Amino acid sequence: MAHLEALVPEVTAYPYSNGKKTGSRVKFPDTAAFSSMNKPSRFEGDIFDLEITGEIPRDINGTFYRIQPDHRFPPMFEDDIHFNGDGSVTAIRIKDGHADFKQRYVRTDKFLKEEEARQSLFGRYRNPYTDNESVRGVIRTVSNTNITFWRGMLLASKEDGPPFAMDPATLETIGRYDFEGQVTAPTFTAHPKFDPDTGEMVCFAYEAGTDGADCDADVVSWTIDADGRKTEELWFRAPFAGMIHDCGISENWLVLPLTPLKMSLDRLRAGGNKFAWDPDEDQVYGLVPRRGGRPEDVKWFRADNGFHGHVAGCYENEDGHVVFDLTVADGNVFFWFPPDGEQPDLAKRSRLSSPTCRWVFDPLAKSGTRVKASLEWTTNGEFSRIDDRYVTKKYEHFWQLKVDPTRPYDFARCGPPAGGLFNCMAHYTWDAADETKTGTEDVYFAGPTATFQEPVFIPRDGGKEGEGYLAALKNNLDELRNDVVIWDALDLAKGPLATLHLPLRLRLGFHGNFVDNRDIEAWQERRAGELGPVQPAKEPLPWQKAFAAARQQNGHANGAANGHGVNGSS
Ligand SMILES: C=Cc1ccc(O)c(OC)c1
Ligand SMILES: [Fe+2]
Repeated sequence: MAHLEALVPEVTAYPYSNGKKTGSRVKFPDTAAFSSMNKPSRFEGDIFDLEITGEIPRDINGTFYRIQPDHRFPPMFEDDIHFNGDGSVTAIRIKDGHADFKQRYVRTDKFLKEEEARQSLFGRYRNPYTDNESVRGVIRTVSNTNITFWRGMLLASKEDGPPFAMDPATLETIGRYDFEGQVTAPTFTAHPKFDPDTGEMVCFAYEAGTDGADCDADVVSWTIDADGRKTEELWFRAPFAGMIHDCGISENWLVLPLTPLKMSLDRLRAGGNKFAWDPDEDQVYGLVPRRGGRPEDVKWFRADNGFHGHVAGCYENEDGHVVFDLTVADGNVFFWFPPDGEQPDLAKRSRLSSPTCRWVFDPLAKSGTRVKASLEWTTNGEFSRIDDRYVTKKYEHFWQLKVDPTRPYDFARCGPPAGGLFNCMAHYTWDAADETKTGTEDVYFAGPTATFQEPVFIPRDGGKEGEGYLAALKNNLDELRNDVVIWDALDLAKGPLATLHLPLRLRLGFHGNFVDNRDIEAWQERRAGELGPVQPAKEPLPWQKAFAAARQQNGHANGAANGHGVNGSS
């Protein structure tokens, strides 16, 4: 007897034709972006009391939050990228040696529209010109890059749109957050920084001028004080319209690394990539005054081409110069955004090296001054983290995922390591007495069938810098299953103190943060009392209002000033 599938060919047909999704059938592309550790997971749920090997230290009482992209529906385009997946948040709540797991999607405006339609309506990464006509004017961010704790709520964020607030206990989405109407730019960084002395949030947005898709160079920085009031807002122009992903703060400065991944409105309108790598452009560092700055006070320091990774520490030294440490790769890490006219080159990307570079900026120097890294820790890694109590301060310790190709890797069992061969967790120091010297390396190898994701630092009460624990997801590539590993942060080589076993596979995620349960509980009380519940945004963003008004005027006919014409799809 013939199989049902043979009788109904559309059930077996590959769901993409000419690279575009056909029909609403839920079937994902057969591409590397949706394979191995990055097969769609789409899991939401809870696991009470995880299985544990070893022992979770009893003084850990808090929640490890992290976020991953995880396409809710098959993408509109077969060649879609991991970075375009819907944000999905994991919470690992740890107390009294036990751990519970919770996983929920961020209910963004995009998520809700697509859920209603039971299919994807939004097209390529940060390209509204590829969206379905029915969702023009809808905020299209997937909020998939970072999950931070702010005034009793979680903020899920991606740099192409506003943040979404979530409840830290239930992971329910509260709604889009605009800081009670104080922050209404179309975009917002995924890397806000928190000043441990003042309690301020220092944050910024790029491509911030109009609708968040104009490919222009407008940048804005803000400070929100510990009581939630916006105290600083400074608008200025970057030297070119490139990516500004992470940042650093010292006591008086915000440092913005501007990466030569360039936006182009023409390319976007033609349905192409948001970014293209420019191998002939400088890497640039913006020095922005944290208090009372004017646009003309912002200074840009230039260095030879390079690709910025994430920031370790940032502080002012005795000379009042700003020390800024981050990984910088010697080529295009985002190989899926090649230079105009070139094809993605994964082999080239695999040969890049990525040391941790120390830059020292003199705030009195002229804008445009050329600089070189003053020191390099010859690490080869990414996703640096520090003891967050040392944000703005001189620090000694950082942790980072390390790529060590000299270690054994079981290719037969694991295939290519999705996301990169981050097969070691590493702990580095800078020389405590001499800012121009590196210190020590302490490494833990995951074994030949595993890689790690970004770590978080868990401070010990009253401890000195670095005293506490480090936690990270481990990707078991042979089993396609994740664990959570906890180490003594100052002795990784000793091996895990505890391994928490998840019975399932998550996806490769980006950033996470550890939040003390005492903070969560204290804010829950304030939110139930004097402060009242978190207020989601009450009004559309200014660009959405302008879009709606223009559409009204044009009798719904075509795209308008701040809106988007439709080029690809309907
Ligand atoms: C890791 C950097 C990075 C930069 C831009 C993104 O949209 C992103 O999404 C997950 C990640
Ligand atoms: Fe990041």
